[in-house]
Amino acid sequence: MTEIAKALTVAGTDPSGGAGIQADLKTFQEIGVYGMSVITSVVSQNSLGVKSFVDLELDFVESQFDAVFEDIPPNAVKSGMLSNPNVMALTARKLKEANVANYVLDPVMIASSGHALISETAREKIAKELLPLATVVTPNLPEAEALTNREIKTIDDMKEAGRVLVEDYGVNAALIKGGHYEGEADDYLYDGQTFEKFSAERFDTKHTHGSGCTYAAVITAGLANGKPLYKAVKDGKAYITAAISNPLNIGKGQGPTNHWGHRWSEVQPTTKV
Ligand SMILES: Nc1ncnc2c1ncn2[C@@H]1O[C@H](COP(=O)(O)OP(=O)(O)OP(=O)(O)O)[C@@H](O)[C@H]1O
Ligand SMILES: Cc1ncc(COP(=O)(O)O)c(N)n1
Repeated sequence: MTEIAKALTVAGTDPSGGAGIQADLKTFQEIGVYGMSVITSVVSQNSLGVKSFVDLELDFVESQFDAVFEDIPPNAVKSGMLSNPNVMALTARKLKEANVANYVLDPVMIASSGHALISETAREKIAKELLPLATVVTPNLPEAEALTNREIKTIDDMKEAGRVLVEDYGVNAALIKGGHYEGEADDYLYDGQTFEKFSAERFDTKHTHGSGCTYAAVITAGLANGKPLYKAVKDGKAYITAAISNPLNIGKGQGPTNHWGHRWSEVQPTTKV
Protein backbone atom coordinates (compact mmCIF):
# COMPACT_ATOMS: atom_id res chain seq x y z
CA MET A 1 0.00 0.00 0.00
CA THR A 2 1.20 3.50 -0.80
CA GLU A 3 2.12 5.79 2.08
CA ILE A 4 1.13 9.44 1.68
CA ALA A 5 1.58 12.50 3.88
CA LYS A 6 -1.61 13.90 5.42
CA ALA A 7 -2.44 17.53 6.11
CA LEU A 8 -5.36 19.11 7.95
CA THR A 9 -6.74 22.61 7.40
CA VAL A 10 -8.82 24.30 10.12
CA ALA A 11 -10.54 27.26 8.46
CA GLY A 12 -13.61 28.95 7.02
CA THR A 13 -15.14 28.27 3.61
CA ASP A 14 -15.30 30.08 0.29
CA PRO A 15 -18.13 28.85 -1.96
CA SER A 16 -16.47 30.57 -4.93
CA GLY A 17 -13.45 28.31 -4.45
CA GLY A 18 -10.66 30.89 -4.15
CA ALA A 19 -9.77 31.12 -0.47
CA GLY A 20 -10.15 29.28 2.85
CA ILE A 21 -10.83 25.53 3.04
CA GLN A 22 -11.33 25.25 -0.72
CA ALA A 23 -7.98 26.89 -1.55
CA ASP A 24 -6.21 24.73 1.04
CA LEU A 25 -7.63 21.42 -0.19
CA LYS A 26 -6.88 22.29 -3.82
CA THR A 27 -3.31 23.08 -2.82
CA PHE A 28 -2.85 19.85 -0.85
CA GLN A 29 -4.24 17.86 -3.77
CA GLU A 30 -2.01 19.61 -6.31
CA ILE A 31 1.07 18.90 -4.21
CA GLY A 32 0.14 15.26 -3.64
CA VAL A 33 -0.68 15.41 0.06
CA TYR A 34 -3.89 13.84 1.45
CA GLY A 35 -6.07 16.78 2.52
CA MET A 36 -8.54 16.94 5.42
CA SER A 37 -10.58 19.80 6.86
CA VAL A 38 -12.21 21.09 10.02
CA ILE A 39 -14.66 23.86 9.12
CA THR A 40 -14.93 26.68 11.67
CA SER A 41 -17.18 29.16 9.83
CA VAL A 42 -19.32 29.00 6.72
CA VAL A 43 -18.68 32.16 4.74
CA SER A 44 -20.76 33.59 1.94
CA GLN A 45 -18.16 35.22 -0.31
CA ASN A 46 -16.79 35.39 -3.83
CA SER A 47 -14.20 37.34 -5.77
CA LEU A 48 -16.27 40.52 -5.21
CA GLY A 49 -16.15 40.30 -1.42
CA VAL A 50 -17.54 38.77 1.78
CA LYS A 51 -21.32 38.96 2.21
CA SER A 52 -21.68 37.34 5.64
CA PHE A 53 -20.56 34.39 7.72
CA VAL A 54 -21.87 32.00 10.37
CA ASP A 55 -19.62 30.42 13.00
CA LEU A 56 -20.31 26.73 13.56
CA GLU A 57 -21.19 25.68 17.10
CA LEU A 58 -18.11 24.94 19.17
CA ASP A 59 -19.20 21.38 20.00
CA PHE A 60 -19.58 20.67 16.34
CA VAL A 61 -16.13 22.06 15.51
CA GLU A 62 -14.73 19.87 18.30
CA SER A 63 -16.51 16.84 16.91
CA GLN A 64 -14.86 17.43 13.51
CA PHE A 65 -11.43 17.60 15.17
CA ASP A 66 -12.17 14.32 16.97
CA ALA A 67 -13.36 12.66 13.76
CA VAL A 68 -10.05 13.48 12.09
CA PHE A 69 -7.69 12.81 14.99
CA GLU A 70 -9.21 9.47 16.07
CA ASP A 71 -8.97 8.12 12.54
CA ILE A 72 -6.27 9.78 10.41
CA PRO A 73 -3.67 11.74 12.42
CA PRO A 74 -2.25 14.48 10.15
CA ASN A 75 1.49 15.04 9.65
CA ALA A 76 0.85 18.79 9.67
CA VAL A 77 -1.98 21.20 10.50
CA LYS A 78 -2.76 24.66 9.14
CA SER A 79 -5.21 27.10 10.67
CA GLY A 80 -6.80 29.99 8.79
CA MET A 81 -10.04 31.76 9.72
CA LEU A 82 -10.66 31.29 13.45
CA SER A 83 -13.21 34.02 13.94
CA ASN A 84 -13.57 34.19 17.73
CA PRO A 85 -11.61 33.54 20.94
CA ASN A 86 -13.55 30.35 21.75
CA VAL A 87 -12.67 28.57 18.52
CA MET A 88 -9.06 29.70 18.99
CA ALA A 89 -8.93 28.23 22.50
CA LEU A 90 -10.53 25.02 21.22
CA THR A 91 -8.00 24.76 18.37
CA ALA A 92 -5.11 25.31 20.80
CA ARG A 93 -6.45 22.57 23.11
CA LYS A 94 -7.01 20.10 20.27
CA LEU A 95 -3.53 20.69 18.80
CA LYS A 96 -1.98 20.09 22.23
CA GLU A 97 -4.06 16.96 22.92
CA ALA A 98 -3.10 15.51 19.54
CA ASN A 99 0.56 16.44 20.02
CA VAL A 100 0.69 18.11 16.61
CA ALA A 101 4.33 18.69 15.69
CA ASN A 102 3.95 20.78 12.52
CA TYR A 103 1.52 23.68 12.78
CA VAL A 104 1.24 26.61 10.36
CA LEU A 105 -0.72 29.54 11.81
CA ASP A 106 -2.12 31.88 9.15
CA PRO A 107 -3.58 34.65 11.34
CA VAL A 108 -6.42 35.55 8.99
CA MET A 109 -8.06 38.78 10.15
CA ILE A 110 -9.33 40.78 7.21
CA ALA A 111 -10.19 39.50 3.71
CA SER A 112 -8.42 41.26 0.87
CA SER A 113 -11.81 42.83 0.09
CA GLY A 114 -11.54 44.65 3.45
CA HIS A 115 -14.16 42.62 5.37
CA ALA A 116 -13.20 41.68 8.96
CA LEU A 117 -13.15 37.91 9.46
CA ILE A 118 -12.39 37.87 13.20
CA SER A 119 -13.53 39.79 16.25
CA GLU A 120 -11.29 42.35 18.00
CA THR A 121 -10.96 40.23 21.13
CA ALA A 122 -9.72 37.29 19.10
CA ARG A 123 -6.39 39.00 18.34
CA GLU A 124 -5.16 38.71 21.90
CA LYS A 125 -6.06 35.04 21.95
CA ILE A 126 -3.91 34.38 18.87
CA ALA A 127 -0.96 35.91 20.66
CA LYS A 128 -1.46 34.10 23.96
CA GLU A 129 -2.65 30.64 22.94
CA LEU A 130 -1.78 29.91 19.33
CA LEU A 131 1.58 31.58 18.66
CA PRO A 132 3.50 29.44 21.19
CA LEU A 133 2.23 26.26 19.45
CA ALA A 134 3.10 27.24 15.89
CA THR A 135 6.04 26.09 13.77
CA VAL A 136 5.53 29.28 11.78
CA VAL A 137 3.08 32.19 11.72
CA THR A 138 2.42 33.84 8.32
CA PRO A 139 0.98 37.36 8.79
CA ASN A 140 0.58 39.89 5.99
CA LEU A 141 1.55 43.44 6.92
CA PRO A 142 -1.77 44.57 8.52
CA GLU A 143 -1.90 41.30 10.49
CA ALA A 144 1.73 41.72 11.64
CA GLU A 145 0.90 45.28 12.73
CA ALA A 146 -2.18 44.13 14.66
CA LEU A 147 -0.35 41.25 16.35
CA THR A 148 2.69 43.30 17.41
CA ASN A 149 0.93 46.64 17.97
CA ARG A 150 3.52 48.38 15.79
CA GLU A 151 3.42 50.31 12.56
CA ILE A 152 5.24 48.66 9.66
CA LYS A 153 6.54 51.15 7.12
CA THR A 154 9.99 49.81 6.17
CA ILE A 155 11.81 46.52 5.60
CA ASP A 156 13.46 47.00 8.99
CA ASP A 157 9.98 47.29 10.55
CA MET A 158 9.00 44.01 8.87
CA LYS A 159 12.06 42.31 10.31
CA GLU A 160 11.45 43.83 13.74
CA ALA A 161 7.86 42.48 13.69
CA GLY A 162 9.28 39.01 12.96
CA ARG A 163 11.74 39.37 15.83
CA VAL A 164 9.00 40.49 18.26
CA LEU A 165 6.73 37.57 17.28
CA VAL A 166 9.52 35.05 17.90
CA GLU A 167 11.28 36.57 20.89
CA ASP A 168 8.38 38.20 22.76
CA TYR A 169 5.38 36.08 21.72
CA GLY A 170 7.13 32.72 21.61
CA VAL A 171 6.38 31.53 18.08
CA ASN A 172 9.06 29.23 16.61
CA ALA A 173 9.36 31.26 13.39
CA ALA A 174 7.59 34.16 11.67
CA LEU A 175 7.14 34.74 7.94
CA ILE A 176 6.21 38.38 7.37
CA LYS A 177 4.65 38.63 3.90
CA GLY A 178 5.26 41.65 1.71
CA GLY A 179 2.23 41.39 -0.55
CA HIS A 180 0.91 44.67 0.87
CA TYR A 181 4.30 46.42 0.65
CA GLU A 182 5.46 48.56 -2.25
CA GLY A 183 8.05 47.36 -4.77
CA GLU A 184 9.04 43.71 -5.09
CA ALA A 185 6.90 41.04 -3.36
CA ASP A 186 9.50 40.07 -0.76
CA ASP A 187 8.76 38.06 2.39
CA TYR A 188 11.02 37.72 5.45
CA LEU A 189 11.36 34.57 7.57
CA TYR A 190 12.87 34.85 11.06
CA ASP A 191 13.52 31.64 13.00
CA GLY A 192 15.16 33.15 16.07
CA GLN A 193 18.64 32.95 14.49
CA THR A 194 18.61 34.41 10.99
CA PHE A 195 16.45 36.34 8.57
CA GLU A 196 15.86 34.75 5.17
CA LYS A 197 14.42 36.79 2.31
CA PHE A 198 12.09 35.15 -0.24
CA SER A 199 11.88 37.39 -3.27
CA ALA A 200 9.56 37.63 -6.22
CA GLU A 201 8.78 40.27 -8.76
CA ARG A 202 5.44 42.00 -8.22
CA PHE A 203 2.89 41.28 -10.93
CA ASP A 204 0.24 43.75 -12.00
CA THR A 205 -2.85 41.64 -11.32
CA LYS A 206 -5.97 41.70 -9.17
CA HIS A 207 -6.14 37.90 -9.14
CA THR A 208 -4.73 37.35 -5.65
CA HIS A 209 -7.84 36.18 -3.75
CA GLY A 210 -6.70 33.39 -1.46
CA SER A 211 -2.98 33.93 -2.05
CA GLY A 212 -2.21 33.95 1.69
CA CYS A 213 -4.23 30.74 2.23
CA THR A 214 -2.56 29.00 -0.69
CA TYR A 215 0.97 30.03 0.34
CA ALA A 216 0.45 28.76 3.90
CA ALA A 217 -1.10 25.53 2.56
CA VAL A 218 2.00 24.80 0.46
CA ILE A 219 4.17 25.36 3.54
CA THR A 220 1.91 22.99 5.52
CA ALA A 221 2.13 20.34 2.79
CA GLY A 222 5.92 20.69 2.73
CA LEU A 223 6.15 20.21 6.50
CA ALA A 224 3.78 17.21 6.23
CA ASN A 225 6.23 15.75 3.71
CA GLY A 226 9.08 16.16 6.22
CA LYS A 227 10.74 19.18 4.59
CA PRO A 228 12.64 21.64 6.77
CA LEU A 229 10.81 24.97 7.26
CA TYR A 230 13.17 26.93 4.97
CA LYS A 231 12.58 24.52 2.07
CA ALA A 232 8.80 24.44 2.69
CA VAL A 233 8.68 28.26 2.51
CA LYS A 234 10.91 28.32 -0.59
CA ASP A 235 8.54 25.90 -2.35
CA GLY A 236 5.55 27.92 -1.11
CA LYS A 237 6.97 31.14 -2.57
CA ALA A 238 7.64 29.45 -5.94
CA TYR A 239 4.10 28.01 -6.02
CA ILE A 240 2.35 31.26 -5.07
CA THR A 241 4.46 33.34 -7.47
CA ALA A 242 3.55 31.03 -10.34
CA ALA A 243 -0.10 31.01 -9.18
CA ILE A 244 -0.21 34.84 -9.26
CA SER A 245 1.84 35.32 -12.42
CA ASN A 246 -0.35 33.06 -14.59
CA PRO A 247 -3.86 34.31 -13.73
CA LEU A 248 -7.05 32.49 -14.68
CA ASN A 249 -9.93 34.41 -16.26
CA ILE A 250 -12.28 33.58 -13.37
CA GLY A 251 -14.38 35.93 -11.24
CA LYS A 252 -15.76 39.45 -11.72
CA GLY A 253 -13.66 40.95 -8.93
CA GLN A 254 -10.42 39.93 -7.28
CA GLY A 255 -10.14 36.48 -8.88
CA PRO A 256 -8.57 33.34 -7.42
CA THR A 257 -4.93 32.34 -7.86
CA ASN A 258 -4.03 29.65 -10.37
CA HIS A 259 -3.22 26.28 -8.77
CA TRP A 260 -1.79 24.99 -12.06
CA GLY A 261 0.41 28.08 -12.45
CA HIS A 262 3.58 26.17 -11.52
CA ARG A 263 2.89 23.76 -14.39
CA TRP A 264 2.37 26.66 -16.76
CA SER A 265 5.45 28.67 -15.92
CA GLU A 266 6.52 28.68 -19.57
CA VAL A 267 3.36 30.74 -20.32
CA GLN A 268 4.03 34.47 -20.65
CA PRO A 269 3.17 35.87 -17.23
CA THR A 270 1.12 38.98 -16.62
CA THR A 271 2.99 42.31 -16.79
CA LYS A 272 5.64 43.06 -14.23
CA VAL A 273 5.07 46.41 -12.46
N1 LIG B 1 1.04 41.26 -7.02
C1 LIG B 1 1.85 40.31 -6.54
N2 LIG B 1 2.88 39.81 -7.30
C2 LIG B 1 3.68 38.84 -6.80
N3 LIG B 1 3.54 38.31 -5.57
C3 LIG B 1 2.56 38.76 -4.78
C4 LIG B 1 1.65 39.78 -5.21
N4 LIG B 1 0.75 40.03 -4.21
C5 LIG B 1 1.07 39.19 -3.19
N5 LIG B 1 2.17 38.45 -3.50
C6 LIG B 1 2.78 37.41 -2.69
O1 LIG B 1 1.74 36.50 -2.34
C7 LIG B 1 1.93 36.00 -1.03
C8 LIG B 1 0.73 36.38 -0.15
O2 LIG B 1 0.99 37.67 0.29
P1 LIG B 1 0.04 38.72 0.97
O3 LIG B 1 0.92 39.63 1.76
O4 LIG B 1 -0.80 39.35 -0.11
O5 LIG B 1 -0.80 37.80 1.92
P2 LIG B 1 -2.28 37.88 2.30
O6 LIG B 1 -2.71 39.31 2.40
O7 LIG B 1 -2.46 37.01 3.48
O8 LIG B 1 -2.96 37.24 1.06
P3 LIG B 1 -4.50 37.34 0.70
O9 LIG B 1 -4.52 38.04 -0.64
O10 LIG B 1 -4.93 35.93 0.62
O11 LIG B 1 -5.18 38.09 1.79
C9 LIG B 1 3.28 36.61 -0.58
O12 LIG B 1 4.33 35.75 -0.92
C10 LIG B 1 3.34 37.89 -1.36
O13 LIG B 1 4.68 38.36 -1.46
C1 LIG C 1 -12.58 31.65 4.73
C2 LIG C 1 -11.54 32.64 4.33
N1 LIG C 1 -10.31 32.53 4.82
C3 LIG C 1 -9.37 33.43 4.47
C4 LIG C 1 -9.65 34.45 3.59
C5 LIG C 1 -8.60 35.46 3.22
O1 LIG C 1 -8.29 35.41 1.87
P1 LIG C 1 -8.31 36.73 1.00
O2 LIG C 1 -7.69 37.81 1.82
O3 LIG C 1 -7.49 36.40 -0.21
O4 LIG C 1 -9.73 37.05 0.67
C6 LIG C 1 -10.96 34.53 3.09
N2 LIG C 1 -11.33 35.48 2.21
N3 LIG C 1 -11.89 33.60 3.47
